Amino acid sequence: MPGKQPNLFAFSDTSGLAAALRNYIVTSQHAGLQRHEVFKVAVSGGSLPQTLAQALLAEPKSEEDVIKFDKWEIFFADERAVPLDHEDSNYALIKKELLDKFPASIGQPIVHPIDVEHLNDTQELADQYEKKLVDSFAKGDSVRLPIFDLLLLGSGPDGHTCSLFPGHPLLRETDAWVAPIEDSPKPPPRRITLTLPVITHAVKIAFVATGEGKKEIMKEIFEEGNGLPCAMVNEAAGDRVSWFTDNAAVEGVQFPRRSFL
Ligand SMILES: O=C1O[C@H](COP(=O)(O)O)[C@@H](O)[C@H](O)[C@H]1O
Repeated sequence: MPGKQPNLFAFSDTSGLAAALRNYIVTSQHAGLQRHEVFKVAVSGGSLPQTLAQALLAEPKSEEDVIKFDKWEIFFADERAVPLDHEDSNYALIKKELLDKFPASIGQPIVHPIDVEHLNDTQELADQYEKKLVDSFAKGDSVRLPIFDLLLLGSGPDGHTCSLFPGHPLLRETDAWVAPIEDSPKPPPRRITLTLPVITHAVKIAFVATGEGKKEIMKEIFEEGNGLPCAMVNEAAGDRVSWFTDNAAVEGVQFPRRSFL
């Protein structure tokens, strides 16, 4: 892997992982608030929200460690073209696992779900979501790409991330910020996703991958790359990428681990 390498952190259990992830998110939150008084983050669905909840719902250890949720703007790294209360909705998942569990007293984030008016037309669904990004990131100026403070992503057992799947033509998208997909190999087939240029332009990118089921693909991502979407993010964003894994997910993976300080 040429250039600066991604950071690979491996923990013996999910509680160690969650504590480190919280620390990383809080540092990223401080940086975002210093930059523009708001913390702009995009989240994935899948197995991530549960670990994320474990990280964020823990009691702060100090004033520095407080999650300033009322300063967060939350977008979706990808979303399925289903109603917001559907069992396949990433919004519903994040709501159930995280948003509903955060005490209202500490303030609520601004959350940007998809516009369900356009569920029948995934191109329009993606365009409308892109418009939300333009409104939030460009504010009337012309910007080439939005710059998220942090992306919180998962990796599928096939090496997909967001709704960017191995070998799919969407991996070559260079213009759109948000793109539709009608043939996702993982159900449901109709979705929208942030595109690679947006993902790799973020200030920080964190992947969370846990469990033995991810071991084979982690080996491929870190040792061969093979054009897998996760490997493409590693290659393009280098040390702006951090992987939070458990030992089971990276057993036998030939790539230097870093210790989380
Ligand atoms: O379909 C999706 O899958 C990925 C990975 O999910 P995981 O359960 O293997 O962690 C997820 O990151 C993405 O948001 C979701 O739509």
